[in-house]
Amino acid sequence: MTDSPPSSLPIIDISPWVNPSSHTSSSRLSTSRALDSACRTHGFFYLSNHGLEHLTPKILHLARQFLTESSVEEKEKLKLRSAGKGGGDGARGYQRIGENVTKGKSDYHEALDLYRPWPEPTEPPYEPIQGPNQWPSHPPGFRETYEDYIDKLQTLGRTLLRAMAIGLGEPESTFDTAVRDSFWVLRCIGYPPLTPSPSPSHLEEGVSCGEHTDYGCLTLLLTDDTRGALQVLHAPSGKWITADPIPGCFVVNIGDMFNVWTSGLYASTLHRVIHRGGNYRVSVPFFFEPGWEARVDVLPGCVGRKGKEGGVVYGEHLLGKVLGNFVLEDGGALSTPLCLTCYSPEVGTSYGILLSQARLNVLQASLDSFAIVLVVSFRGLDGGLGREYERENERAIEKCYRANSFSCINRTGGRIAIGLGWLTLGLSQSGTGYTEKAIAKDPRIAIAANPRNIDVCIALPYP
Ligand SMILES: O=C(O)CCC(=O)C(=O)O
Ligand SMILES: [Fe+2]
Repeated sequence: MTDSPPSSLPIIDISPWVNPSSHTSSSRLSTSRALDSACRTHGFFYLSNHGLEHLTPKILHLARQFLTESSVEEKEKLKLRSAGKGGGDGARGYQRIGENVTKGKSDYHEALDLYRPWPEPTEPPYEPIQGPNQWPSHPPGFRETYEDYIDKLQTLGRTLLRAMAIGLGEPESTFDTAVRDSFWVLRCIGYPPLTPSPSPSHLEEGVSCGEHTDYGCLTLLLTDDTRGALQVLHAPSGKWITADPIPGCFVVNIGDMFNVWTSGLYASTLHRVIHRGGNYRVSVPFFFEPGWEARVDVLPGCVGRKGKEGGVVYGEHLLGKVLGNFVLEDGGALSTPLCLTCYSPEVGTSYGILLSQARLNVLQASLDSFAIVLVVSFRGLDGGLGREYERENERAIEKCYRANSFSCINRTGGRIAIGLGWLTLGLSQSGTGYTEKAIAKDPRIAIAANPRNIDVCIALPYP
């Protein structure tokens, strides 16, 4: 294999799988092999002849109409709000430019996020992600057209996964159960050009969408014809490849769940958007994901590989990611759902911890792929004691940050435990054992658990 980046990503014709009756089984096998090769080397490919070409121009047009023709008031009615606040669920709805955050930095785009409807009826105040979708009333027909498109995308996603299962040497139905009730996400994204205003440094520093991997299974990305915006990292050379749109094709990439299924054989690839052109770019990614309750574990054929991912329950994985995605005017999706109560053996009492958003940004910016959310309120405490801890933590983190003494003692995917010198701070999904390992390493750690199945531990500095 060469280390120089390819000039473009492979184009894969999926028609043998979409229309099996007019193709041979050997053409289906070649498609599966091409998918396998693309997923091993790039994690990205173009998908052609998928059968939805007649719908995509309308989908893009409606997204553009919503984003560019709706008044500020109309968009505000659909606003994404923190879970538990004003009918919000911390995930669904419209986000203004800058409210979406990747690794602690604001993205220069606006978006409307839709999710699979929550399977049971829910009432406000909503748990995270469990509220209703915020469908726009303008343009007319938006909802019906999108619902039909989403249905068809799910069928295509299932077909593509069957083809990929064969490429992996697994039975065709391998992924069927995991995605039967796919907890899909669809975003309508609008990217104004990155321009030198409002601050002169923006041209150098701004990103339309910061580098990230996608969380789930498969992303089927539809974009307008803007070129030079979407970039995909070619890991061996460290160079970014531009993934320009090809008419009639989806850009497809694999998400983090494939890291788990294949134990790292199919790695989700970093990508980003930097749109410096003069136009307003529109994209509509569809994230075809496992079901909320689906357990994702390494496939039989990949057991024994030296991958680093343990199994996950998809809904928990998603929750951990989504809650860190927004900085909202109302206090942020960060603060409300993860209302942690921590316990300190030294103090012998429960206390809450608050890190300011600014401090989180510092933390996040200093650790690549720090998919974190730690944070919180002073539950059950009057301002006095709570504020004392807040100050204590801020001082501790500031000190560690200045001393540049972050050192990971354990990290995988979005789970992390970090040694900060004399302050130790960890976040992990419970049941993974990372917290326990962190504790074994540092007996000063106090453990906290919260109802969202995420635990956080913070060690107070010795007096
Ligand atoms: O707009 C694009 O081209 C890509 C957006 C993206 O990567 C995402 O929303 O995950
Ligand atoms: Fe993405």
